[in-house]
Amino acid sequence: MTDQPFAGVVPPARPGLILRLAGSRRFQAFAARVPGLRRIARAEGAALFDLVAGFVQSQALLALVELRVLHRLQEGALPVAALAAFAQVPPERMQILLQAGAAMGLLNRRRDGRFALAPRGAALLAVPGLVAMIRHHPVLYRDLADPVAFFRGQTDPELARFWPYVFGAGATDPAVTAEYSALMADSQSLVAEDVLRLVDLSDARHLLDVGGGSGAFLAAVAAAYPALALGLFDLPDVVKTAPQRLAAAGISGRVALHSGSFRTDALPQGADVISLIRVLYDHADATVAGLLARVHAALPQGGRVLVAEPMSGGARPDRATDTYFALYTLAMQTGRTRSGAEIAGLLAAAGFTGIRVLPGYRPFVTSAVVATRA
Ligand SMILES: C[S@@+](CC[C@H](N)C(=O)[O-])C[C@H]1O[C@@H](n2cnc3c(N)ncnc32)[C@H](O)[C@@H]1O
Repeated sequence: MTDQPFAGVVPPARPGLILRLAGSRRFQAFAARVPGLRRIARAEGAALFDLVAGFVQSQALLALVELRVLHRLQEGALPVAALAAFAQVPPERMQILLQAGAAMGLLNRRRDGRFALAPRGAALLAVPGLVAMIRHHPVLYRDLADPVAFFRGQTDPELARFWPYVFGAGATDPAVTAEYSALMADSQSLVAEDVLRLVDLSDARHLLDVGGGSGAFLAAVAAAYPALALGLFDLPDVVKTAPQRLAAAGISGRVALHSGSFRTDALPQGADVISLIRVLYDHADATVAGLLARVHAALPQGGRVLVAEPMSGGARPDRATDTYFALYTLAMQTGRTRSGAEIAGLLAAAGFTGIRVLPGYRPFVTSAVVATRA
C-alpha cells in the first residue's frame, strides 16, 4: 500500500534533528561504531526487535503453558527427551521450544543439556490467574489476526461475546457464569493487594463493592479491615456464585448480597464507600455516567467512591495499559481503557469532588481514583 498524500490535511512539520538522525541509515551505521552512542543504538535496536517479535514470544509462552512444560519442571530439571515425550512433541521441536523458553528467561539451560525452571518461570506459575489469562489469549489473538481490519472496525471480534455479562444480562448458563467469575476472581488477589496499598479504608464504616463478582475483593478487604461492614452488588447470576467463596473466606455473615443491574436498578443505600473494581473499563461512557450517577445517589454526604482498574497513561502513554488493555477493551467493543484523568472527568460530571488519581505500583494490575460526595 502506498502512502496517500495529506489531502485536505495540514502537512506535518519537518522532523527535528534527533528524528532525522534516528531515521538515517547512515547515522545508524555510524552510531553503531561510536562508543557511548553504540550502547544507545544497541538498546534501541533490541527494543525495536522486541516489538517486532512480541507475538512470537507470546505464542512460545502459550505453548510452554499449554504443554505444561513449566508445570513439569516444578519438580526439577528434565532432559529434552522426557519433556518431549510428556508433551507428545518431536524431540527436535521440543528442543527449539525449550531453547526459546530459556532465551525468554523462563527456563535455565543446564550444561548437561537438561532444562530447569528459572525464577521468572517459577514466578509466572505463582502469580494468581496468570496461567488462566495466558490460556484465554487465543481468543484475543484471533481477533487481532488482521490488525488493519480490526482498527478500521471491520471485524466481528470474538471477545465481544466472551464476557457475556458485559451486555448486562449475565450468562444464561450458570457454568459459563461461574467460569468467567473464576477467571476474574483468580486475578483479583493482586488487584486487591495493590488497591489496599493505595487506599486507606481505616475510617470507613460500610463498603459496598458494585460489580463485585463472586466476592474476591471483599474477602481481601474483610481480612484487612475486620470491623468493616460489607456488601456485594452484581447481576443475579453472578451473585449466586458468591456464597461459596464468602463461606470459604469465613465471611458469609459479614457480607450483604444484593442482586440487580446497575444499568436499571438503584444501588442499595447505607454504605459510606462504594468500590468499582475493574468495572468501568467494560462499559461505554454513557453506561459509566449512569452508573456513577447511581453511586452518587446511593452515598451519603462525605461518602467516597473508589474506582480501580488498569488505566491508560493518558498524556504519558503506558507500555502495558495503552497496548494490551486498550486493544483488549477495543476488541470487547463495549468499553474503553480510560486514563485517570478521564475517569476523574466522569466522576466530576457525576457531581463528585475531592477527586484524586492514585497511579498504581503496577499499572498493568491497577491504578485507582477516589472521590467524595460533597
Ligand atoms: C471485569 S468483572 C470484575 C469483577 C470484580 N470486581 C473483580 O475485579 O474481580 C466486572 C463485573 O461487573 C459485573 N457487571 C457487569 N454488568 C453489570 C450490571 N449491569 N450490573 C451489575 N454488575 C454488572 C459483572 O458481572 C462482573 O462481576
